[in-house]
Amino acid sequence: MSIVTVQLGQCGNQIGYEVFNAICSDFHSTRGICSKKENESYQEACKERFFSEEKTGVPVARAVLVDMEPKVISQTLSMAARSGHWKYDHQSHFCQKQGSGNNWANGYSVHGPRYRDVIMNLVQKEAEKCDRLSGFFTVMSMAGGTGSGMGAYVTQCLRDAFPTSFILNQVIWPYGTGEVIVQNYNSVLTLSHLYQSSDALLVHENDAIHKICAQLMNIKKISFRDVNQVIAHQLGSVFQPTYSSEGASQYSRSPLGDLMESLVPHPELKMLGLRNIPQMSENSLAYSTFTWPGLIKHLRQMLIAHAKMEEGIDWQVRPPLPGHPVPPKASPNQALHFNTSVANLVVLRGKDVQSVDLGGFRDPALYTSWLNPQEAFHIWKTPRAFNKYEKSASLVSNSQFLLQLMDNIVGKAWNMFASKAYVHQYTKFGIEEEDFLDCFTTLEQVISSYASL
Ligand SMILES: Nc1nc2c(ncn2[C@@H]2O[C@H](COP(=O)(O)OP(=O)(O)OP(=O)(O)O)[C@@H](O)[C@H]2O)c(=O)[nH]1
Repeated sequence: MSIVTVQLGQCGNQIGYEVFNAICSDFHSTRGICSKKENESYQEACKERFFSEEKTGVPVARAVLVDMEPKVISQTLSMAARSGHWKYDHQSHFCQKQGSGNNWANGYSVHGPRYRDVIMNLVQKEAEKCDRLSGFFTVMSMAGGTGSGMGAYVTQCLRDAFPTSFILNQVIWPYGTGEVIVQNYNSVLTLSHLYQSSDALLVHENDAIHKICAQLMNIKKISFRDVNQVIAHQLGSVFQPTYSSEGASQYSRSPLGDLMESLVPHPELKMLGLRNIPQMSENSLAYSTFTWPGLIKHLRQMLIAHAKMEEGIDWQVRPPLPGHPVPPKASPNQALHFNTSVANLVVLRGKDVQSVDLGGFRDPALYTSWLNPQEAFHIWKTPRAFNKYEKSASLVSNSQFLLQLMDNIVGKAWNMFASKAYVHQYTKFGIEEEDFLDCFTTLEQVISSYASL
């Protein structure tokens, strides 16, 4: 089954490009370390998922590119074409002359409805190219105008036009030290709107990825390109083909469906985070060896101690012991100690995946009490290595990981709203104070659901 990617705004287009690039470079990777037959069925599944075939033989990304200004889209199209390995369909993009000026309301209430038909036509055409459509993967920032405002609007349109397809939104959490004064408003509006129409939100924080670039990749002057490559690597490590059940003889046909089934047991809880291990520069990789028990031990501790990377993990954090009093429920504004999960999915790739012991992730103490741990934990695997990593593991988790950040952003936005700062810029484009209040209520509810796990 295929996935149609919808890239929105500067951020969404720049990341979308890196995702296809990472997938394509993994496709051609010669370090697959598996049988020829295995490699061929992996490549076959990858192609069906992300690319359609052109007469020339160059794979064409199953994607629609949307922005309100032309610069990033034209750069993105030409970078892909220059790669020689894959390209975008040059009919499958839409842009105008001027962006949304970081105004969410402008993207959502003006540009969205105005260009709805033309954008949805492009999406429809892309969907029709798929023999079987698994769903949509939208990529956008949370804090801008076009990507986030229009992205929220387009997601609603996707939900209306394709009621039975899955929608996964990849959203980029802005840097904490604000780039734009209204980023907290935009973020609150984006999250609360997506919560109504998306099946799940997969969140990457710019601050966390920036740290990975500095500390694990040893990059000195970090650009968006570096950050985006790490995000793309993480996404590829989950969405490239895998066997999604024990003894399966075929690569999973419905990646988005399987993901939702594994990780979203309740519509109120659909915030997903992603961690991976190992992650390092190519130079260091050449001198490193890894064991599965070591990788899995780190990944589990990253989960429970709420660490975004393998460096600096707090090893003191432990799950509550059975029979001991349950620690007080996390308060969203308290430093989070033990990170309780709703559901986890571990994706293993490479050498000896069959022998990996993941018993530590089945521990009922990791999960909220109303879920059966057997149903809360899933494993996807393939003996095909990912990119240059002989062994690698990724973890997608639905847990309390965003609780504090969400509470923070909602609190800051609320303080600004209470003094009516900048609200007129939104009402000017049809987002009223009532709409803000509804969004605050939606997110307070989400925060409270995660806090009470
Ligand atoms: N990781 C990452 N974040 C980005 C990138 N470009 C922008 N951002 C983040 O996205 C937010 C701004 O959104 P943009 O995508 O630039 O804006 P836009 O959606 O095009 O909206 P307008 O400029 O208002 O039309 C900020 O939080 C930036 O940190 C990128 O290439 N990678």
